[in-house]
Amino acid sequence: MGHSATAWDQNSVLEVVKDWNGIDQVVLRVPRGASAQVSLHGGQVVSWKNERVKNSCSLAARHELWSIEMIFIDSFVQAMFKPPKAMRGGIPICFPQFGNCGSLEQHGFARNKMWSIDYDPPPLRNDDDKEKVSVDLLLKPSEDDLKCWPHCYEFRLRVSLATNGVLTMISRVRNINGKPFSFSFAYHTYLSVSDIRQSLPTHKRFTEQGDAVTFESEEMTLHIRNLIHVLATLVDRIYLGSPNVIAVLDHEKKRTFLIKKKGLPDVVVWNPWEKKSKSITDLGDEYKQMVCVDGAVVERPITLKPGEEWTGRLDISAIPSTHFI
Ligand SMILES: O=P(O)(O)OC[C@H]1O[C@H](O)[C@H](O)[C@@H](O)[C@@H]1O
Repeated sequence: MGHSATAWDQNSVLEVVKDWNGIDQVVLRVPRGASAQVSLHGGQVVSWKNERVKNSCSLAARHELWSIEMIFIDSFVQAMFKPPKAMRGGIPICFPQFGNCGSLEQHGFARNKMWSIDYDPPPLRNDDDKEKVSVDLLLKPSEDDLKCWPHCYEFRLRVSLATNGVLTMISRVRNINGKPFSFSFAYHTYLSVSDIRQSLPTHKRFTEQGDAVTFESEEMTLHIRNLIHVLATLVDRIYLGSPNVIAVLDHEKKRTFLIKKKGLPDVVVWNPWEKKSKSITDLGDEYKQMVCVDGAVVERPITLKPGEEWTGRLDISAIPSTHFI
């Protein structure tokens, strides 16, 4: 089958369940308690529950902590979800177009399509051997799809959950066309964070280079407490050619998201903020507790010649932090 759980892991569970619309979702679980859920609608990760606090004394308490959702998705969002439109939240895949800079629908069509489980995926070079459970999904164009984007491709998505709770997404796009094609891409990652508006009244000024976004040599750091200033002024930013490690520091929740990306030069940071009431109708008040930090290819689309393949990888970990500088 198009999924694997390594022999070390007798308690790992990989099962397929139906969502409220009758669409299959693959549930990945590892023994220490982390889990992830991937919908065949859009190949979208719709849940990632991670171990948050170590060495908790009671088993019940541990279970509760492990049940904490790391990505943003709430009951209002779920209730509003009606295919073929993608669910707002989780990690939608934007392909073959990011945003509206092209002739296709916003963010391309991949997030609105039904994917299938890839039962026999070709081997993946450079996938590490860490203990994990994973599922492989596949998207290919239908006859109808070829009318709006006339390019034959195979899009393979592997979603893996490691025992330590790290969520990995590896996308492989192959050109099986007779001519080259180009595309842009994003893992539109909705992170669950503490209320981004909390400190607004007391902070009126924002100097980006001072504290909101810090670029170090190999790492880009977003402080959620300060990110509010970015959001209050510009809700939609693309950082071109950004570092491959992004740390999102949430001071209130004492949690750091560490996002590592490969093959994804750009980063998009987004929250609907004040636009919400005007244009975003499928999102409840919880939009205050989310921020999208996407690993993306925006500025320079990928061009694949016939037979070529592109790989874009994202690893996300959620690390409890007791101390922030
Ligand atoms: O509403 P959606 O199509 O899901 O897009 C949500 C947002 O995605 C990205 O962050 C874009 O940069 C935004 O401009 C867009 O508003």
